[in-house]
Amino acid sequence: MDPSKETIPHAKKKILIGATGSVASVKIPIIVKTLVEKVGHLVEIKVVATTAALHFFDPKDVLAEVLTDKDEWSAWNKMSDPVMHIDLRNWADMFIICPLDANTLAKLAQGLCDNLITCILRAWDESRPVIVCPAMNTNMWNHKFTAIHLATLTDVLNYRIVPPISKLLACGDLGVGAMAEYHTIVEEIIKEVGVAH
Ligand SMILES: CC(C)(CO)[C@@H](O)C(=O)NCCC(=O)N/C=C\S
Repeated sequence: MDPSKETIPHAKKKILIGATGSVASVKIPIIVKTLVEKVGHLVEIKVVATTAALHFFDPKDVLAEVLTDKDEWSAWNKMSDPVMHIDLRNWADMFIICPLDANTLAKLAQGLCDNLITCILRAWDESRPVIVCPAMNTNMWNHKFTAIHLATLTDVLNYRIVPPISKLLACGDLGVGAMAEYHTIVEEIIKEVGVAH
């Protein structure tokens, strides 16, 4: 067999999906399900959720491992134990936070790291892509800090933003703040990891 003709299987792309405390986290199960359906054979997926995000979906409904702040603390008890946020930072080829709530946006813009998601990003390898999908009430979206914090994420940290859309929001308001549609998010992930589907 001519060695140059051997098709060495590409290593699976490792996708980390972050969920934070916006009601848009209800979309996590469908985002993962759609991703698995489209490119499941080409990727590995892990979900990291803040405690607040778990208010909006049940990890049992997600077709991937879901890691929480509780998991980080229970994984470390003595010096030789793994440090989950560092292991995940080393594992992932890309990180998408969908939804990015206003609280986590502010933390990331200021370098705060008080949970699994913010610690992963505080230790992140800048050569690997980060995409954020903000989702919040329109009044929060229009608050002066939102633009300032987003500018920090793009200009300083080189994150990519998938902007929110105008839709009926969880509180009955109609306006900008709804997370981008789940199929848009899935296509952004597939484009980023460069897997054909
Ligand atoms: C929840 C979902 C995905 C339903 O289509 C959509 O409304 C959305 O992304 N909302 C996020 C913003 C929001 O609602 N905030 C909470 C109080 S207004």
